[in-house]
Amino acid sequence: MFCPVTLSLSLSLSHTHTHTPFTMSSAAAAARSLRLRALCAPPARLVPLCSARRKLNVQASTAAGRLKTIDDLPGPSALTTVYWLLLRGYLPKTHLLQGVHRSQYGPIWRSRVGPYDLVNVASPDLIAQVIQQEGRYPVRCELPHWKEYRDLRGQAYGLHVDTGENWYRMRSVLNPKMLKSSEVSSYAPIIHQVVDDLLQRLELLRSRSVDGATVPDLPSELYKFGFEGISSILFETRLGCLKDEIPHSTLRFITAVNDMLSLSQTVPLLPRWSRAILPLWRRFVQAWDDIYDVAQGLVSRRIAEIEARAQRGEPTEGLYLTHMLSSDKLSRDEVYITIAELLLGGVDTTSNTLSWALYHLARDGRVQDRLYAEVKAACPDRRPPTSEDLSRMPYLKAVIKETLRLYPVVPGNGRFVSENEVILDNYWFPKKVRGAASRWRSDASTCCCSVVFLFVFQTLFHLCHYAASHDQAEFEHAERFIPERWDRSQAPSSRRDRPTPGFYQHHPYSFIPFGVGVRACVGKRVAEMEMYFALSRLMQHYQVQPEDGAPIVRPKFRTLLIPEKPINLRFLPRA
Ligand code: HEM
Repeated sequence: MFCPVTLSLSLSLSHTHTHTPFTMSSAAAAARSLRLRALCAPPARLVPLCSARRKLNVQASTAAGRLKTIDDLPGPSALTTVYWLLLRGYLPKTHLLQGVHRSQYGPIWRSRVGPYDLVNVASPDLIAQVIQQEGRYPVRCELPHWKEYRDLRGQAYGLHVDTGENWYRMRSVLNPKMLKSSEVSSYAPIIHQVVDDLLQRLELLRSRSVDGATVPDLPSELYKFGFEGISSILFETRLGCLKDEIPHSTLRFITAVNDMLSLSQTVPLLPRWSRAILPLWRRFVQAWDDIYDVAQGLVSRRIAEIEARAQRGEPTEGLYLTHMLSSDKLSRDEVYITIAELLLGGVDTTSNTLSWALYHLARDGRVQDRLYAEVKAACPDRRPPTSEDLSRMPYLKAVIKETLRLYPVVPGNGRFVSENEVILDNYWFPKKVRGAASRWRSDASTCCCSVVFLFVFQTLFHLCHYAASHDQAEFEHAERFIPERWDRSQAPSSRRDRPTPGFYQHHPYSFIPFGVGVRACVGKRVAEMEMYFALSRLMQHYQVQPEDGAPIVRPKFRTLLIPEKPINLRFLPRA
């Protein structure tokens, strides 16, 4: 879920072209535009074939009757982007730049940022068109620095880095245990134990606060909840992250993840020679070593327990890790890296979403009262909800959806489309092309020379789903927190057969916080269950309020969309 496309928009200000379609010298860069035009001009027969195959509403309407190419796209120059990021201050809020550029250039534009040459798409219809053409084994983005680290240590690539059939094989092991509702429901008891710990932890923090009610820096507490939640599922055991004394390995992991994520923004932009001078690459490697070490340690500990049980003749069936280990489709190395990546993907995401949800509930008594009433009716006497109870809590789900609409933790996604040509509206993008091209240079005398370049060209699409989910045309009062918009039972259309576009209805691709298609988030169901259980039980026990004079908190982009400042909330016990 870490999308360097979005990362790059915030930090790639100057860099050699490690990632551009062509691997070539700077002299060659000058000739790029010309060659691209030649490369991209679609053969006339391709157009009807592609459009028929994909059943897309493609209109080839350029004057010449040909589709346009990447070079015809509008968009900011590299310098203009620097201006927006640095002088206009959009560096920590690149998610907002999506909307700014969409209003300047329309729903599709090109931007060249550092090493990236992007085709940005910011309307639900265009996003849908990219996804429909993404091919059998979609690639989000290349993560060359992650890959380099894995090569350095001889590790397996893992979900984020791997592609093609290898990636597909890993997903085929994980999907059934992660995305099937019946399987995910079996994690309910252990998640409830983790929520019990969270409630105890909040009680402790309240009792320590000056006013006996405030929990300072809620996101960092929810981070521990997220870590404990996902590890309890993966390792089928409790780590104790919500205790006062956090295990050393947990602290090490948390620090390493923070380092790795922030260094992931800069490391790919630095030339290799700088590694001898700057410590950043070394720190990046160290951070990954720590993440891997912790994951490997936890897995090994669990394996030893399982083996001991087997020797005693006790049953060994477990939830997640046991399933992965018993599958003969994954090597031990792949298990280690998969566990590391699931831990990595499963912590900040749920914790930040929960923080934002509580932030809004605290500020909107009406929404909080309605949510509490729903939870109380479905689960009287503070009974912890079961998975079945959740189906009677549409407003709870609406609150989470509305939170993810306003604050999609991953505000932009990427797709390298390399298997097929792609057609978006009137534009044609070639499939991955490897080859050589030559440029002729002639001088005043008659002698000429040919320079041959090797290149690989593939189009990197940046799916601007922050802009899509904040689009006023799709979501009326788009900047306001209105969970009711997800309540279809309230939709006028369902009563009077008169749809209200923009409020109760929206394009399905205008809201894709978990991504979409076969490469979409593998942790979606687990994340939803954790958030539903935690939020409903917090409502059963507490009324949340902002501190007196609490400031408005806005999101900032730091690899993920996170609160720009700590969120402190008052938790008042319900009678
Ligand atoms: C609010 C919670 C979460 C959000 C909003 C979220 C969002 C995303 C997004 C947008 C993607 C990219 C999907 C795509 O390319 O189409 C993704 C991928 C991924 N997520 Fe999540 N995620 C969440 C929770 C989790 C959890 C709990 C886990 C672990 C259990 C997890 C693990 C992953 C992994 C491993 C991938 C990469 C999948 C692949 O490339 O095959 N995520 N997530």
